[in-house]
Amino acid sequence: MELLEEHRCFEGRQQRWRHDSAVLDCAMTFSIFLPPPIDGKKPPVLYWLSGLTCNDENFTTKAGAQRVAAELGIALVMPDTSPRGDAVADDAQYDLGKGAGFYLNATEQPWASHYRMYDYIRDELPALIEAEFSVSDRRAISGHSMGGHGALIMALKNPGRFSSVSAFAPIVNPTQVPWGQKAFSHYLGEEAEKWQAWDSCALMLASQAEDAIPALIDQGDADPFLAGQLQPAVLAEAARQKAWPLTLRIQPGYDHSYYFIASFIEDHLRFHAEHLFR
Ligand SMILES: N[C@@H](CCC(=O)N[C@@H](CS)C(=O)NCC(=O)O)C(=O)O
Repeated sequence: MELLEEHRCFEGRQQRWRHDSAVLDCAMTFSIFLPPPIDGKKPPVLYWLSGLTCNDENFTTKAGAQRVAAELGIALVMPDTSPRGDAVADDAQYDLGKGAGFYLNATEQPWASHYRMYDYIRDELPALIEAEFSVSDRRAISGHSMGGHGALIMALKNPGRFSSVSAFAPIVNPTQVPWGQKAFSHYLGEEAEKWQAWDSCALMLASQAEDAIPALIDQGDADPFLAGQLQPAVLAEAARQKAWPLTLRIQPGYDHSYYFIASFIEDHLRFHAEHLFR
């Protein structure tokens, strides 16, 4: 691993690292915020998954999460959103290829050789974080838009792995909306039945009551993608049917940007802290 950047931040450390990912078969960069130690205890980790066009720096530099993470004693890990490098397949449009990995394992070429973000986020990255940094194995997960979809499927597909999950403006039903349908048809093929394993609404409806974990979703009602791409109420209804403890908050006047995330990230950190430190 190579340390690319380090900054003191709210008495903790904000770092940026490059490492070779065996799962993705390319070099990857992630950011991490390490809070100042509280009572000598190893901090739990909140994984943050970003949206389309992002890398590890969008949340790190725009969300303003470090002050409250330092106060609560939560480490933040910000991975990239896709494999990277000249050898990795790409597309000219922003919603496919680099910056648009959709947190799944692609089965179709030319994507299948590198696009395995699900395995990277689920296995390789936490193993690396827990081996290389002084953190505990208590984990929570959150994300925005495509990353909200990523956080929700990670939680739904891996009972017991995360103590809580949250999302900002998540793509909850990718099999039914243009962003998801485009990505899934390229990465997974045209057989729509195979897409269900990567759709949080389908996963929620198939979930077991004993696997439920606390979930919080914030959605701005001035988000231009709300009606066409996001529709969080569909997941809220599935959660109601399965008695999942999911809170959906509609925030008046807020859009899809990091200004929206910055406005509510403190609530999400305090929500995760309640369950991480239980
Ligand atoms: N129309 C936008 C769609 C992409 C977009 O809104 N990306 C969101 C996530 S879905 C984002 O976080 N962008 C980066 C940023 O705001 O820092 C574009 O073409 O860039």
